[in-house]
Amino acid sequence: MTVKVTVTGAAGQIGYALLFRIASGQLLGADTPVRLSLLEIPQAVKAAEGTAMELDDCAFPLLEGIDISDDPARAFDGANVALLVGARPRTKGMERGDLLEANGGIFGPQGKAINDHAADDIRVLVVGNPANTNALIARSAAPDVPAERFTAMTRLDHNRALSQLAGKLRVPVTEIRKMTIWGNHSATQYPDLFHAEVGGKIAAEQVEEEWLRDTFIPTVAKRGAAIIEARGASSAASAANAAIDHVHDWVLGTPEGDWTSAALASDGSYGVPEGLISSFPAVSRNGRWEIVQGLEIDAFSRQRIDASVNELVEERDAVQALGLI
Ligand SMILES: NC(=O)C1=CN([C@@H]2O[C@H](COP(=O)(O)OP(=O)(O)OC[C@H]3O[C@@H](n4cnc5c(N)ncnc54)[C@H](O)[C@@H]3O)[C@@H](O)[C@H]2O)C=CC1
Ligand SMILES: O=C([O-])CC(=O)C(=O)O
Repeated sequence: MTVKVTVTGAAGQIGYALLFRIASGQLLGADTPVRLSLLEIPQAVKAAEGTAMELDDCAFPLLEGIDISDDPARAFDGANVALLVGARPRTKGMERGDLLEANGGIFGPQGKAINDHAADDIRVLVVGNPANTNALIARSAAPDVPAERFTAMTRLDHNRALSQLAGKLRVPVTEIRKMTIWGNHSATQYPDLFHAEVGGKIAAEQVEEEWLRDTFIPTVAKRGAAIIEARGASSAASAANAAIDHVHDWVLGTPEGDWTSAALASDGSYGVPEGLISSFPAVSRNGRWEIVQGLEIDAFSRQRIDASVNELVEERDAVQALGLI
């Protein structure tokens, strides 16, 4: 059956890196035809049309059609997968509250359109920043959609952590299992090496404590800023790659004996307040994310998880005060 995938911010840089991979079958597998629905703001519809022309020019066997719209109700109509990429970036002089409010104006109406028009099996991944809180806003505008269907992306952070650790230990990334990013997709996130395994042994025991604390954690947490500094633009192809990984694993399942990281609605696990969209170790079984249970959290990790979760609580309280949730 054809799967309808709606991508917002389709004319942006992540959109450009994402759409061709979806159309080629990398999101849902080589047996699943897709129909793309591109949502943009009116000024960027023409650019989205240009991207659609290029998609046509690839003659992808799995691509059944492309719709382009500036109307969320149309763009999400019958959507099975929604990748919410378009967001209001933070600009000079903008306070955090202004940013949350501007994004509330985007993710509230999109959540409502998903509620009213998407297919019953809709799965939502929020990429646009601040991703966790934007996902919270969209979810609260969609009371008829199960809360578990709204997720936010920390898979890029997860992949960054894999790569940094592999480089340090000079092992292929395939040697690493059970990496976890906890908390917010922000500089407070906590990449956890106390449960990660390399060659079957705990990663934290294979690296120096100083490296873990003073190099690994800040490098992963601040990698987005380092890319902006080097490239003059934020991560795009790697963000698109992570979005593909997240949805692919959600729909098709995570490999046995491993887990990944995804920002999911908390059920209270690990002391994260219920309902917050926070990153956890997660597996997907039968098309549903499950938070990995029963991990022991030591004082070092507890402090860092709490710091990131507290930031999420502050963001939630701020959008609540603005009447956005
Ligand atoms: N969660 C993560 O790991 C990452 C998140 N990001 C975030 O992803 C977002 C997109 O990044 P880029 O593609 O580089 O930005 P971009 O600025 O190149 O593209 C954003 C696009 O969204 C569109 N847009 C704005 N408001 C919209 C609306 N209401 N409806 C539909 N489209 C709308 C714009 O017209 C633009 O074409 C940013 O918020 C960025 O911070 C980026 C990298 C990683
Ligand atoms: O700050 C940004 O826009 C980019 C970002 O989220 C990341 O690269 O992790």
